Amino acid sequence: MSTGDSIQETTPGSPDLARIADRFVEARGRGASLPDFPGSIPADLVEAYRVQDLAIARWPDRVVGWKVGFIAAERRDSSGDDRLLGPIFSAGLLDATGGNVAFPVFSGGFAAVEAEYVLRLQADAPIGKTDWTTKEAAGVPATLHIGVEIASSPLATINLLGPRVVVSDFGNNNGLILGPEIPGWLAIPETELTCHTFIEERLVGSGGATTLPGGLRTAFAFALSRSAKRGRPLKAGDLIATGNATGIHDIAVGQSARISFSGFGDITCRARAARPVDANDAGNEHP
Ligand SMILES: C=C/C=C(\O)C(=O)O
Repeated sequence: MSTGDSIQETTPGSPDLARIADRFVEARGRGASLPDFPGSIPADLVEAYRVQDLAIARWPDRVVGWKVGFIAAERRDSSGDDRLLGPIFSAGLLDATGGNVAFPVFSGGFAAVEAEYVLRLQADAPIGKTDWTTKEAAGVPATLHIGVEIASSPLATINLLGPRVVVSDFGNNNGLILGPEIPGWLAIPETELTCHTFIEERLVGSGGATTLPGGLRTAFAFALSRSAKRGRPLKAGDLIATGNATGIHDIAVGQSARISFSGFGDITCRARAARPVDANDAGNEHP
């Protein structure tokens, strides 16, 4: 396995980008793993988002939201982005109601759960506005929910290889488990939004909304800005998973997780192996 530093990079406009998208989509469609990054790693995040856009166009489902992930300072490129986006598809949106939700992860690939605070837009973002401050984002009407990101990719080394690779494969996302709304969230200080993650009932991480650098609204501002710059302005109903609030917690097929949001409920879930997607069925991946 090569590392991100030693892999040859693509030149802008390289036809390799379409091939990378094809290989990830094909592996995801089979519920299979990939031994290596399928090609040369995109030269920057702009190219990586091109791969992601090509893959979204090939995937037989519609986008219902976006995961936001954090990019460590030493891994940023000339874009200066401190976060990244990955699509959440309709069939990957699972309802936490009833508990013990079975969620799909790629056996032999990467699999983790992340505690998430999830915004649901109540209005379209204005067309043409591509730069958002945290304060401006706070003015976009949205409800807040508890949730769990299913972080999974056919490529086991995705996070080690870095953000250009993460962006190339749907942001290392394979769905979102959506829990209940946090009523009146605008009046709740972010310091009071805390949570704990347990795998097999062992505590693996604690944190909350303030674990996210700049808090929930800074993650929201990034999602608004980057989506608009990509020509995908956010719309009413879109879900934004704002980023891991307790860490990125590896999980294996068959293991259970419980994410406890202090005062707002628990989400319990269990990892299962991803199954092949039926391209004729828009709902494709079913729990
Ligand atoms: C590379 C993925 C990172 C996240 O999912 C995160 O920071 O929440």
